[in-house]
Amino acid sequence: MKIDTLIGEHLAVIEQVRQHCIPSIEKMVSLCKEAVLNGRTVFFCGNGGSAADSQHLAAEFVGRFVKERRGLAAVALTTDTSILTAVSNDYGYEQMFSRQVEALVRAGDVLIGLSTSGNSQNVILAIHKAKQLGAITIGLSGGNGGKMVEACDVCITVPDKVTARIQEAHILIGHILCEIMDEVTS
Ligand SMILES: O=C(CO)[C@@H](O)[C@H](O)[C@H](O)[C@H](O)COP(=O)(O)O
Ligand SMILES: [Zn+2]
Repeated sequence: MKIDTLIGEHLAVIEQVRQHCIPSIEKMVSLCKEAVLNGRTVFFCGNGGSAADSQHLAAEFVGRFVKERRGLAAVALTTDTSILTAVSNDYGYEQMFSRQVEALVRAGDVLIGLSTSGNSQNVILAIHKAKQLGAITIGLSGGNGGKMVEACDVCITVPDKVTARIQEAHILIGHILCEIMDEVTS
């Protein structure tokens, strides 16, 4: 039955993450940990479902995940429709995140870009701009990682081709990050 097949595909992708992605997840966690303990901010961006994931994860930093702890500085660059429409309208859709990075990101901050293809140009330009400004750049991607592999300091590539399955793995990885951030900041 289709439902059983889809659950099986999900589990297979998560097993691939377990086998291949733990070292890069560890790097992401330790970079975020260091940045947050130094009073820096973690920024998130992505399109579609990855925009939703960006907001979801930023909310868990600022609010809480499981434990009671102080609020952690995080911003999703996907939420302000005035900025998003003005920048897209005046400069082009591809600049919608990089312009916000230019305005808000400082050296030592972290930018986490989420893209299942690893190739969304607005995310790639944001990563380039963040790097130029001295921020740490982390990619959550899929497939072969796309352009994110070259662009990011750390790229966590979920080795699958199906967007939905990759997104499901991304939110698991994001929750792992939140759970460990709970430990270090409580
Ligand atoms: O959520 C989904 C599919 O599950 C879609 O909204 C998906 O995020 C969009 O098609 C995105 O534009 C895909 O972009 P990306 O992951 O390749 O960067
Ligand atoms: Zn989706």
